[in-house]
Amino acid sequence: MYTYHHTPTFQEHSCPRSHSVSSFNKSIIKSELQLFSMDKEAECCSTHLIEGDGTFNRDGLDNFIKQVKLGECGLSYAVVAIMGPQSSGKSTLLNHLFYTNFREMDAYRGRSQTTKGIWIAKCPGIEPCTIVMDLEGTDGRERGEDDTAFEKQSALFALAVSDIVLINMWCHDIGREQAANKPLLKTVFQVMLRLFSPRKTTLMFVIRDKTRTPLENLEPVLREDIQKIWDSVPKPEAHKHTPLSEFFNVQVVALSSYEEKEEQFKEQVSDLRQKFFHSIAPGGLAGDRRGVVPASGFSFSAQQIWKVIKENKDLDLPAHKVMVATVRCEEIANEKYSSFVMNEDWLELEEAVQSHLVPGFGKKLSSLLYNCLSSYDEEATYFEDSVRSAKRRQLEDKLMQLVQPAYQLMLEHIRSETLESFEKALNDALKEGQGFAAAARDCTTEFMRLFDEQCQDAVIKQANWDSGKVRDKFSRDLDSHIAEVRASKLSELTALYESKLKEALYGPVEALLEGASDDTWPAIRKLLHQETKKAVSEFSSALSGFEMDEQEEETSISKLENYARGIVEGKTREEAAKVLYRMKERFTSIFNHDNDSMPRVWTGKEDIRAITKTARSSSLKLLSVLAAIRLDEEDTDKIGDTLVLTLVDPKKGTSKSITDPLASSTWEEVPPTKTLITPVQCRSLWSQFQRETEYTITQAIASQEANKRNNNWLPPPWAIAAMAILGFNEFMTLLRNPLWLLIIFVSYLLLKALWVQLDIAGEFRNGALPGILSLSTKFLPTVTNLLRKLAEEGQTPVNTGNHAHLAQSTSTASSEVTMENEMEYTSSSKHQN
Ligand SMILES: Nc1nc2c(ncn2[C@@H]2O[C@H](COP(=O)(O)OP(=O)(O)OP(=O)(O)O)[C@@H](O)[C@H]2O)c(=O)[nH]1
Repeated sequence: MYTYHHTPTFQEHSCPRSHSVSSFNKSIIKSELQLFSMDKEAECCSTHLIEGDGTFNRDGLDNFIKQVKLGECGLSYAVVAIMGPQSSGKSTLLNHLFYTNFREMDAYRGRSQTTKGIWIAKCPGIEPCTIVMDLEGTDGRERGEDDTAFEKQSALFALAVSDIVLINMWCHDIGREQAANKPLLKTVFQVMLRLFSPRKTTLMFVIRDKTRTPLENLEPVLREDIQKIWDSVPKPEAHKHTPLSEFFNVQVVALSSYEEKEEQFKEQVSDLRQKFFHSIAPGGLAGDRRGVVPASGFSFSAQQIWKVIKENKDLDLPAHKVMVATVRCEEIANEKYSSFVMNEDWLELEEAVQSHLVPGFGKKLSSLLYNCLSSYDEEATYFEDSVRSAKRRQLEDKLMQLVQPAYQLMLEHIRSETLESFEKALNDALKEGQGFAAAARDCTTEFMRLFDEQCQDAVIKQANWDSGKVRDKFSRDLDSHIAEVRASKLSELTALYESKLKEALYGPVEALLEGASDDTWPAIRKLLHQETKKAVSEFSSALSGFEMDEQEEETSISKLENYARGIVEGKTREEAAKVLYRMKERFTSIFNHDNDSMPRVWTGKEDIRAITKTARSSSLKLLSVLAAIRLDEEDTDKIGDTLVLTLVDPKKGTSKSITDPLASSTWEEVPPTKTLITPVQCRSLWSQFQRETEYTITQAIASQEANKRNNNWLPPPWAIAAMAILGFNEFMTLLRNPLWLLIIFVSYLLLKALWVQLDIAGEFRNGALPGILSLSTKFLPTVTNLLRKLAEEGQTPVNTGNHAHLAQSTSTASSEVTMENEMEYTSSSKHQN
């Protein structure tokens, strides 16, 4: 005997009064009690599923499912419903059979409706989880005779949702024409036909208040009644001849009256309870399980079924099942997706991969995805295969879309980091002196392997993504980096040898061209050949590390050779551009220096004509050397001869040929590419050269003549001889009278002093007239000044009256001044020259 109490709430019924059980069933009940005590009190509470006005209590059902943990049952659950006339003891039966707490009518208050709508409760202690629904009684006075709409709707609902339907009926109604349950059965059969491909439901007829007539005798009568009703139900064409057994598994049990034979009633109920254990096992009471929706979809399924029923539409159970599966799988998938999105491990991984390469990325993410998908599989396992798989694929797709950017980022990190390491490794290998090609090859192999390894590490098992494109890009990156480094190293190398060549050629070529002679071009050729050979040999050995093909190597070498030629050509062009300057320079240098490179002084003995000729010839040689590039042995021409014949010895030239060889823009045997100065240009340059050097020659001639004049101040010898003969007597007179000699000497001194003071020679330098005019103005002051000085000298106390001494000192001063002035004059005349 056990008792449990529950305070009734708005939507809950209190447990029935204490139940007493016979010793017969004590042991069974005891063991059940142990199980039952494990269940929470709440599980005994019944919940109003559908209210009397047809409102579906969705929240109530969801709470109920949560409380009894129905969602976790998968397919392991059974639903039992009871139908029957009002106040036929349905709730009493359920409460005794399943230990539920449906509200029963109080026998002392009279027969009135207690159950409105549909109630639901869990049957404690029964495995698997069994849910029972108590339906509003049929044929009730409360709804009126004609209001059978709810009756039909609830019957259809019970048939669609339940595995087992108990039909409660009075024993005395069996075989009676006006039995209370007949309209009910009719309704059941009618609505059953409205279910497309219905599941086979177990219809258990519970005969109440059984009489002494044994069940064996009652059952055939009942089955006959049922058959009759089935036959009388109008059926669609497809089910015209379908037997009742196709839709229903009919079972019949009879119970004693609860009111009159309570003990027996309880014993029988206890026996009946055993049938509900393991009801879903093969051969169990539940029978056909095709239409069962997984427990997690029960709430939604029940709501939808009720909605369809209320809208008075036919119920297509298979389609409904698919629909429930679709909705539920979608819900589960969304839930799993959301929880993956919020998963901390995933968020951490996603954040980390934004900035750097994450080791073990593939493994971590694969495991997170695996967990997410397996938890979906676990929850959705009982739903339609096709729907479940489709939704799984969708979930997978969504997850892949979510994680793909992270994967791509990961590949990008792998690519960029490996590329960076590759660049460093290649650089190090080259620094260590490894040959370029070998270093590039080794590094490529090594880093491609590393890249593959890291890509493998990032692989997401569920994704099956191909990293081929990134690999190709990586490979292209390596190639382009190698090509870049190779080009830069080659150009460095080329630049090195080019600069070496430039250094070796530039200055020497300039020097050779400056000293233009017949040997200039052979010497330049020799120099070019030697230096190029040396550079090419060094360059070739440096190129060996690049493992170039023959053609490429030849091209590089010939480029270097051409560069060398280019330097020489460039330098020659440079010199050719300033040939006039160089010619003048050379002319001036030769003209103004003697063979010992000493500056020439134009004394008058020099042969200016010959010197001019030599200097011009030499300048012309410069012109002929710079007129064309002659870098090849076969470059022979007659430019030199032509120029000499035409410009220096025009008589010889014109006597041989009538046409002017310089009246052309090309040289004979010289291609235009090698021509630097055309014949016409040579002529014009020569003319200009002559014009511009003419002044130097004129200056030299003038200087020579001036020198000559300076050296010829003595009168001619005949005049000296004439003077000696004619002046012999006067000379002798002077010798005989010393006074005259003194007077002459003093006069000479005075005149000399005047000459110096007046700077007569200087005054006449600018011409005779200006000289006379200047002297006439300066003469008197100078004489006065001279006399004043003499007077001052005469007045000095020491030498007063000593004329001899005055004369002597005047003479000395005068001679000093004279000497100074002479020196000044000499230097100024030299300067003028
Ligand atoms: N004669 C008889 N009366 C019973 C039996 N079982 C219960 N009753 C009585 O029938 C009355 C109605 O019982 P309920 O269990 O409330 O019946 P119900 O079918 O659930 O009633 P509604 O929910 O209103 O349709 C109560 O007074 C019970 O005591 C039985 O086996 N035989």
